[in-house]
Amino acid sequence: MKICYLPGDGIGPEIMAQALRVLDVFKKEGLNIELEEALLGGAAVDATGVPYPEATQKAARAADAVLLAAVGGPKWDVLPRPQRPERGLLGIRKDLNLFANLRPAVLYPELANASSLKPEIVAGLDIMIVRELTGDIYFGEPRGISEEGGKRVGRNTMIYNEDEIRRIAHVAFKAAQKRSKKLCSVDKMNVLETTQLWRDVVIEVSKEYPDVELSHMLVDNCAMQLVRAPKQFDVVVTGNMFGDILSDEASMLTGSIGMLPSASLDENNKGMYEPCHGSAPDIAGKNLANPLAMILSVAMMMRYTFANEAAATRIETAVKKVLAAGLRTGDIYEEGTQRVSCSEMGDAVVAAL
Ligand SMILES: NC(=O)C1=CN([C@@H]2O[C@H](COP(=O)(O)OP(=O)(O)OC[C@H]3O[C@@H](n4cnc5c(N)ncnc54)[C@H](O)[C@@H]3O)[C@@H](O)[C@H]2O)C=CC1
Ligand SMILES: CC(C)CC(=O)C(=O)O
Ligand SMILES: [Mg+2]
Repeated sequence: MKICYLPGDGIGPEIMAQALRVLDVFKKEGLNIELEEALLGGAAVDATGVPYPEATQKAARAADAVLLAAVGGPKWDVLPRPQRPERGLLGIRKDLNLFANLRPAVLYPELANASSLKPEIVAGLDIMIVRELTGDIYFGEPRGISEEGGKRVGRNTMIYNEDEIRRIAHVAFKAAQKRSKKLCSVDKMNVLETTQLWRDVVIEVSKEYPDVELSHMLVDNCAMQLVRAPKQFDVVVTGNMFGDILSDEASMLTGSIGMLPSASLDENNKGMYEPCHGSAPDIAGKNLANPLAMILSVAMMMRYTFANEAAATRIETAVKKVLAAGLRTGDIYEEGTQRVSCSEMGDAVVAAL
């Protein structure tokens, strides 16, 4: 298992350290794990002047899988756009063709009271958000801020071609086939042409999956339904920006954004694995971050890239055990549980493994 890992910025190095300890358990047991560290984001800008340096490109391309913690922070927000950490993240996603982003929002029963919703509304919650990751308004050209008619104009381009929509639709239909056979496609076809095409192509692809029940929902309604009755959803497929926003929203149904892992896959299940959250500058350097989304991303890596279901399940079971034992980082803390630091949570997961 050739793994390139990218600690990144903010809480990134703190949570990555816990993920590496989890990998070390498997390494000591004899799994052939080869690790290479590389720079991405602000850390890369500071060291090399660019957010996705050539050395990282080489390491990431050569690896079977990439583990990423998070990038970004206010320190770099003043830089010209091409030098910003987030451009490094978009760059590596595009470079590795990681068009399929799987974001599972699963409520661990122990966290029912930590959820933003009432326990009876979220009990048993298990949603898979399939987010297109290399297109849409985050990548579309032209983009930029320019001077037009004596005024500053900010511009981005929302664009999808049918091939991009078709391939993510196939990923979503296949995911639905393995789950409850229900797929909800989320768009804004009432006002956006890109998403009219999205809906048309998803309907075309649906003909190849007669066993999957396809429904459609406008994104504003979906944002509302997620907090009204989230269990109506099983697999949700949507574009890059809507998926970004809806997955952060869904994370709070599971207790915290610190609980949501993700897999970003290419056509061959080469993947980058990262928590859904960012670099959390407000708690960085304090050993307060929840490392479970990062650790659960390692489980997804075992499952999707290495087809090692046993290792994936073992990591998820270890996480369940520490939650059942009452350990909580600050973001999921409630009275009657034991508040622990990021590294103590890592200790507990390693012990449970
Ligand atoms: N994949 C990535 O690398 C991402 C990077 N970012 C970048 O991260 C920076 C901060 O962005 P924000 O909007 O503040 O989003 P954020 O996700 O970093 O933080 C939002 C809130 O959630 C909390 N939080 C996040 N992860 C947590 C964890 N593991 N444990 C406990 N609490 C956690 C933070 O403390 C903060 O209050 C920005 O520069 C942004 O561009 C944002 C999202 C994704
Ligand atoms: C640079 C952003 C698109 C990162 C982000 O918020 C995400 O992928 O969830
Ligand atoms: Mg996001």
